[in-house]
Amino acid sequence: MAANGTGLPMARKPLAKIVTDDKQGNGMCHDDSAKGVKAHTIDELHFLQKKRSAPTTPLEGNQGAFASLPDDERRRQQLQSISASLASLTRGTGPKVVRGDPAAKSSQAVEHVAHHHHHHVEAPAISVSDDSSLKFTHVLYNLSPAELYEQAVKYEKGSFITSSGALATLSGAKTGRSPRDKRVVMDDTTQNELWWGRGSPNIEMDEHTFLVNRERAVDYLNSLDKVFVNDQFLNWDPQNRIKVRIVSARAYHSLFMHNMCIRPTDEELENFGTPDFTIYNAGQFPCNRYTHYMTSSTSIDLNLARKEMVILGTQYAGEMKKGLFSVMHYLMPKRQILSLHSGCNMGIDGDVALFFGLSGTGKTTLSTDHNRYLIGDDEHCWSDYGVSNIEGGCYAKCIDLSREKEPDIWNAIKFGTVLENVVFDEHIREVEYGDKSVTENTRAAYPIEYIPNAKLPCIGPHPKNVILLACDAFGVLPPVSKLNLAQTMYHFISGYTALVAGTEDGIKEPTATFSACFGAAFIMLHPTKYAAMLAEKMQKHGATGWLVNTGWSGGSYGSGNRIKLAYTRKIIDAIHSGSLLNATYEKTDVFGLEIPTEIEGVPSEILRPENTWGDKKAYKSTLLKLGGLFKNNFETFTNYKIGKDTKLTQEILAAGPNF
Ligand SMILES: Nc1ncnc2c1ncn2[C@@H]1O[C@H](COP(=O)(O)OP(=O)(O)OP(=O)(O)O)[C@@H](O)[C@H]1O
Ligand SMILES: O=C([O-])CC(=O)C(=O)O
Ligand SMILES: [Ca+2]
Ligand SMILES: [Mn+2]
Repeated sequence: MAANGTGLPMARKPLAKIVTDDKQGNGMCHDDSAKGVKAHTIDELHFLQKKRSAPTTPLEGNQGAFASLPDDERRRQQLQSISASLASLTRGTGPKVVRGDPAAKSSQAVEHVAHHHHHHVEAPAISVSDDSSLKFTHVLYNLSPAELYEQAVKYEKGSFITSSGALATLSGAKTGRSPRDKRVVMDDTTQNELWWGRGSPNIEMDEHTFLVNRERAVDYLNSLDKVFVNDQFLNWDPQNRIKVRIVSARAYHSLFMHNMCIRPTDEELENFGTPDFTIYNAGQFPCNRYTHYMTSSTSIDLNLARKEMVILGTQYAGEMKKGLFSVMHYLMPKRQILSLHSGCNMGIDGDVALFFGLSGTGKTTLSTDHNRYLIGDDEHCWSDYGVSNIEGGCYAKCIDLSREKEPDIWNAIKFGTVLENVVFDEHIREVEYGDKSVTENTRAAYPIEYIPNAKLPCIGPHPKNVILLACDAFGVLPPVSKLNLAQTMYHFISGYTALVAGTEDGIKEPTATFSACFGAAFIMLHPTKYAAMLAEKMQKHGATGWLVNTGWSGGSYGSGNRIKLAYTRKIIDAIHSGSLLNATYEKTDVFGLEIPTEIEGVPSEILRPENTWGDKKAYKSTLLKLGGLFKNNFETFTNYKIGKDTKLTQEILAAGPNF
């Protein structure tokens, strides 16, 4: 540091003062001209504008790889670690990385002065014939949202600040995940451990091909002037926290992960050390379609042994979030911890509810409840000690978002929030949430503390209620039914929802989707492994299962209507309060579901779907059709044992539709 404490060199005198009339004598004005700005140039003045942040806690006594190191040494090691992350495996050594924005020439110069030496990592002597060793890659390390905004607005087309302060971005050609382009490296270990084959999300690739794609991604990233690096955490359970590093080329990706992963404190960052898992996101760059196993220009590759993931050919940020979720689905069950594609919240009395469901069924909407503490909206772990959120943020669908119906989500869309693929007014920058011009899958990613009643840290006791959400576009499932354990398992393994095919060319038939464990795209082991763990935990902790239809009523899509969100919320309220547990129930045909006859705030006639259909014959045939689809889907599971005792397996097989 320079001796004047500003970090500026002291050599030159401040700018000469412009002398005006001396008014000191008349007592009219106090003298505020005495202290001139300590700057000689406009660059120096701008430098003064930015206060340097120093570590807030002393380093002594800390554990971890970077403990008790002088500042310079710690930074050097950190850059070395990033350089190693970006190493080409054939050349064996990482690129020369330097911290800071290549565009901020003055701040770079200042940084050198402030630290008395260059703190880039000198790569071990490589022959100069290697061009990549002649170039520096600038690293933008854990930038703040404000800095990322500036990067995005300056360099990324389609980035705009909206009227509420959120950053609107475009994810490019892909506006959703590409599960068919996901590959998992099959080696001796994973061949035995993972679920492969029909129905599995794990499409194999070999180690060599992974390395080809890794090299492609790393070379692309190293060819850039700058890359973003996020070092963050997953899982609020301190015993099972995972350190992740995300190397990406876009400020959008860095801000998205800043919001979605758990943000380390300055102290935690100082002691970060080596990551447990690294993502290389080279999404703007395609994979080579002549590479073995590639079927498109997009490839999302997971290598569990190397603890790495490579993204090529898609900029959709959800790939990173859900890629890491897959990793958790592998790591956690090894520790007897169940990973869940569910939302989670807690009442003031400490009653916890889980909300399972496929995309668009209401996990985020219903777990974000003004009367309850939000633990998380999408990814959780259930251990022997209770539940913990895996993430540090929420990822809400915002198509047709309204302030009245979803006030907490609406208010979370402010400075720091990433808004993907929304349409806004060119001048005022007000977002038009109803506009589907770019995609229907418009999204907002915000830190969980943007929800006023977020439960921090995001952990809670064992769940009391397990709510399975299905958006039934056939309109035959009851708005709510109480499930016994076998039924809960049956519906958990089935993982049903129904989407509506497409709205452009008039009304289309709903299509049933079955996705085991309500997240087949993310699980790594056979679904029965997770199901057995869920059954055991629910039994042990006395949790009640529920099936809630957040979809259609009074007919299928096209003739009926989607159940009003206000009614679904009343149903959920009655589950939380315990009042629904003691209601009067009747049993339905075909699915054998227990349905309540009355719920406060909900018209009783809608509780029995049959009542709401004008055409009873159509109702019956649609019900049977859906029952058939369930049966058909479950056939794949009939040869598997669930849990230790065969009794449960038999009960689960019998808990499906009967006709
Ligand atoms: N009765 C209802 N219950 C729940 N959601 C409803 C209902 N009616 C309409 N919706 C709308 O359905 C959507 C539910 O989406 P939500 O973001 O909660 O899905 P999700 O389960 O979190 O999916 P993902 O895993 O993709 O994030 C919201 O846009 C919500 O406004
Ligand atoms: O991962 C995504 O893109 C969004 C999401 O939450 C899901 O699909 O379950
Ligand atoms: Ca969600
Ligand atoms: Mn999800």
